[in-house]
Amino acid sequence: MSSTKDFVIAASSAYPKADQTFQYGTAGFRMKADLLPSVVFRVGLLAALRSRFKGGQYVGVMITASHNPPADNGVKLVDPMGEMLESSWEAYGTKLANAASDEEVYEYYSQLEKDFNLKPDVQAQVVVGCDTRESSPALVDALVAAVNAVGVKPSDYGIVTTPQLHYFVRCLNTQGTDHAYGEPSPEGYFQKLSTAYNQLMAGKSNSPVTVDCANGVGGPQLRLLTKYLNDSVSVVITNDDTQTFSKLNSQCGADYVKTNQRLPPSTTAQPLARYASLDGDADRIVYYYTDSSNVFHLLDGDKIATLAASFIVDLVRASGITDFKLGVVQTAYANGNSTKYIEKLGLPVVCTPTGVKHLHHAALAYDCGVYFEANGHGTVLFSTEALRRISVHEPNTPAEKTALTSLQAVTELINQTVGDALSDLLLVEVILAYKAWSPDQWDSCYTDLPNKLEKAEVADRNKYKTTDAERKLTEPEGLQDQIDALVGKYRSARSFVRPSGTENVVRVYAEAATKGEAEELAQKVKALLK
Ligand SMILES: CC(=O)N[C@H]1[C@@H](OP(=O)(O)O)O[C@H](CO)[C@@H](O)[C@@H]1O
Ligand SMILES: [Mg+2]
Repeated sequence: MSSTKDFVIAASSAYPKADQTFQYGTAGFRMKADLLPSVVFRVGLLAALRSRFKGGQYVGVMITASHNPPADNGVKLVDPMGEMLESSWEAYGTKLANAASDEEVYEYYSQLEKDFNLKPDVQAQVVVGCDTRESSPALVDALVAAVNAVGVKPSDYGIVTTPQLHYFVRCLNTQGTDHAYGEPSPEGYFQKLSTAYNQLMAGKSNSPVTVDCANGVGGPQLRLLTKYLNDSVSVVITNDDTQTFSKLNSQCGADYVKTNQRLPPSTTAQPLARYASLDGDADRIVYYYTDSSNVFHLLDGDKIATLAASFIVDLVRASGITDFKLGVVQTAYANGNSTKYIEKLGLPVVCTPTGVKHLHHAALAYDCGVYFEANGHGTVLFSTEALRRISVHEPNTPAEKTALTSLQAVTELINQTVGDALSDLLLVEVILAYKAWSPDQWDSCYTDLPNKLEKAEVADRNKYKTTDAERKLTEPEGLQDQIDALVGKYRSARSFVRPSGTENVVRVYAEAATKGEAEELAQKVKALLK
């Protein structure tokens, strides 16, 4: 009779490893899709181990390369409550992915079984989802082959957004408990979001919003979602061709708009109308508009964070709830003026290293933690205790009752597992309708400092070491002093350099009083890296 060992080795041999070193980074493994089959196979084994380690709870596997080009793909694990994989396990993923032979793959797998004392009677449960890329179905097959080899039948959600998969995982693991998150199905997801949205928007309306879906999975999913929404806002969907694979993230999408700070070329913007762009797996969203002089204005993750934070603080106060701690979490890429604005609102604001897991973790310290990366990836977390207080709070006046009902709906509208472009879209639409704000009114809360993000190819990005939430370099020695000297020459300037966690590059960020100065500073700092 064949053993697990035989099964794993035989199955693994169908997915030979490319001659390459792999690393589980900020977004899992991400690279050219043709290098990935062996990696995904091995991630499947890791997912099964992780599930057993978690007592047989469901663990998710998402196959996507988000905003990256069509030829790329990637894979990452989702932990039981819908969070990113716990950091300490990333190294096991890296080691499995780099095992030199099929035998070594099995040896390391069984080593982890022993190290974590995983009992054979705890059955693993794995769910998988993927984005719309041409390479995705074959990678799902590799994942299924791995999980099957260790005797597990995974559930395949097919083509879904990354945040949907996070939502499903949390729903599956909380079913039947007092903190059940929802129905673990696309239908359940749409129901949950739309019920909250329709309640919040009852009697309200706003002008149409146009959503560029990056020709990715957000398009079809948003189309489905809109069927559940009342007609308070008409959602116009663009760039939703998922059949022409080469169009994914090409000249459109959140990353294009944020990086280039311009409209997708396919968009002819009506002045003061609202536009939004999602990224390829719909976990990021940015808004933008053109003013009456046709000048483009970006409303990025920082603007969404400040909008959400001020709205929620107002609702909490208006509900009569006191001693409620709301904080905002940002990264070094947050615009300096957004940070000042949050401080002026009297709210605590903290800075963490790049990568959602860091922000998410820091946001858990508050009753309500609002976290966003400037590029539009973020969400709002309510602590269990905060949710309990909101649910038992007794309003003293009809006005308090109204605010409290809205606050409760907001907690349902937000996908609290991870940043979710569709949920964030609905949240922004609700807030703008409540405030009766046009995009320029929203924009006028504070003025972004002009900024520039550059990337530099370097021989070895691992030579760059940072401290202070990545805002300062400790290595290579002396480089930070040179950066500081340059920054000192510009007005309202700030600049930092950090190694990317997802690409083999070093990123350079600069902001200054004028666009010209920000761009010049970025170029000069970049030149230091040569
Ligand atoms: C400047 C920037 O946008 N960095 C992105 C990018 O990380 P890097 O470590 O900078 O490559 O990809 C991450 C994963 O998607 C995302 O969390 C992060 O915000
Ligand atoms: Mg993404």
